[in-house]
Amino acid sequence: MQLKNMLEGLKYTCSGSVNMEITDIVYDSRKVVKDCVFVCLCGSSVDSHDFAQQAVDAGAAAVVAQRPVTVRNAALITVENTRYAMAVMAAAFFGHPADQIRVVGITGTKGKTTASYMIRSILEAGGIKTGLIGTIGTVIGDEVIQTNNTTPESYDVQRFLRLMADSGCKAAVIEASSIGLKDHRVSGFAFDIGLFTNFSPDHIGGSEHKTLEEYMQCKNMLFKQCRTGIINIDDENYPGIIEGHTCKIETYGFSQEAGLRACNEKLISRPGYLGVHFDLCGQLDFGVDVDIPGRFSVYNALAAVAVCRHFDVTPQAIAQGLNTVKVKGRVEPVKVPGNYTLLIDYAHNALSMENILETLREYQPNRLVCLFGAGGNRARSRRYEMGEVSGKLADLSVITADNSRFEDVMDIIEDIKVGIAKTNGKYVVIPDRKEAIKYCMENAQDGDIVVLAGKGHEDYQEIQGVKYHLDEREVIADIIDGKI
Ligand SMILES: CC(=O)N[C@H]1[C@@H](OP(=O)(O)OP(=O)(O)OC[C@H]2O[C@@H](n3ccc(=O)[nH]c3=O)[C@H](O)[C@@H]2O)O[C@H](CO)[C@@H](O)[C@@H]1O[C@H](C)C(=O)N[C@@H](C)C(=O)N[C@H](CCC(=O)O)C(=O)O
Ligand SMILES: Nc1ncnc2c1ncn2[C@@H]1O[C@H](COP(=O)(O)OP(=O)(O)OP(=O)(O)O)[C@@H](O)[C@H]1O
Repeated sequence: MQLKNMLEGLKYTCSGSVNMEITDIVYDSRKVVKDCVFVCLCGSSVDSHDFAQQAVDAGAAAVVAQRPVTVRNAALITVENTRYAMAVMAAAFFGHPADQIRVVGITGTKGKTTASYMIRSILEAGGIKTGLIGTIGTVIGDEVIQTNNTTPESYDVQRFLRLMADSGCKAAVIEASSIGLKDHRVSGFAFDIGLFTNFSPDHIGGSEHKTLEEYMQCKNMLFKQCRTGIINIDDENYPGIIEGHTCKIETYGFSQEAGLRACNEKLISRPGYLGVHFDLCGQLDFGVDVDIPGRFSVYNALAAVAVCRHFDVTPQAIAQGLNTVKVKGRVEPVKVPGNYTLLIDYAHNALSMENILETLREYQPNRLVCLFGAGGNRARSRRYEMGEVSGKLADLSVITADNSRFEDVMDIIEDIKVGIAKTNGKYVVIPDRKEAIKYCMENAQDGDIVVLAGKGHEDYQEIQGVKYHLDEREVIADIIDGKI
């Protein structure tokens, strides 16, 4: 593709010619291919403007920069923001795939992954092939492509949308994380629908957001970039989320003011099964069962229905989609011998943990046991809060390791204990996660609900920069088989 065509719609200055054929867009100097354009990005640890000449020497024909750099033997394009520029260029390079499929973006502190799977489940039940980009990876048909980030870099977002369009998808659902929005990973196109699930303090500190205000402002960006915004009106933060919106707004929630409402919520519990039933009221009027327990499942389901009613799907498809949805590691039941329930869940902050524990308590277990740890090199406040929540809401907390990253697991556990000490909660400390799971299974009593919180879909544990394989489903099977 001609470089000048890629730059259409962008403000830039250029030294050298933009009349040249470009083979690819590359944002990592180690992956340069001949005659590509290299985009310099300021990352958390590296500013790749420093690699501009190296990229040219390796074959790049042009460089896009946002600060002065000197390059020899290549065109130099200077823009205000290279991340935004890359998004616009990638959309053009991949032939504007978002014009060919309807794209739904989801933002919110919790529920993005679950709601995205629910939307896909409903649309596919209605015969609409739907792609997904999110925390669990990118899903196109039966293929799951692993990605590092909830919202990948814009180049990858556009590449995946192109693959989706070419493989017959008519819709795509993208989890638009606040960092993803801030870093322009989903810039360069308009979403058909933007969905807001909920907002609470998270992702503040470390290499994430500087302040709560910044976190909110980033979520707010989605509603300046979609045609219809669908909002959880029960969340008191929604005015800040839609401030300055440019889209049409619709609402959902339990509140009477919501356009699409949930009513007559009922918990469903059978041996080995926890779910929920509710009736849709307002814009739609029929009952649905959701195969994932609790009130937050009602919110996620309601959000999904509020989106899907904009597609050509029947009430039967909506009911079937919600009744069969499975989300890996989101309140996921694992079959075990014995009369207790074992669940794997991704709850890794206080809000999710509070939600999951309160939800499970409503199912009246004999004991509620919560196994969890906390991530290293992330906001420390999370650990105190998680400790306090589990201490308050679980009958027994089993404190263990999560992704310690570059921190000592015992330091993280000490922080968790500070939180738990504010409560009367009983706890045990077992730093080895496999041993901790074994302890939970060996000591489970009839009627207990045991939740393994934190790892969810992940199949690894990150310690000192190394990702060791750890899939909790396999660990459970090995414990049952006596291998652990
Ligand atoms: C802290 C952070 O934002 N890290 C992201 C960053 O990685 P990095 O820090 O390693 O980047 P860097 O090393 O500073 O490099 C900057 C640039 O220089 C380039 N480079 C680097 C070295 C070199 O020799 N040559 C070169 O060109 C890199 O390719 C990159 O483009 O850029 C990578 C590639 O795009 C991301 O995968 C990575 O996300 C990490 C995994 C991460 O944890 N990100 C978090 C903050 C995040 O984005 N989270 C949200 C989810 C939040 C939520 O749940 O709501 C997400 O969407 O995933
Ligand atoms: N609507 C909700 N409100 C509060 N908690 C929720 C909600 N939906 C799910 N949760 C809890 O949060 C966990 C993560 O859910 P999910 O993966 O759907 O959210 P997410 O927004 O994608 O999260 P993350 O950004 O952490 O990946 C679930 O396992 C569940 O415990």
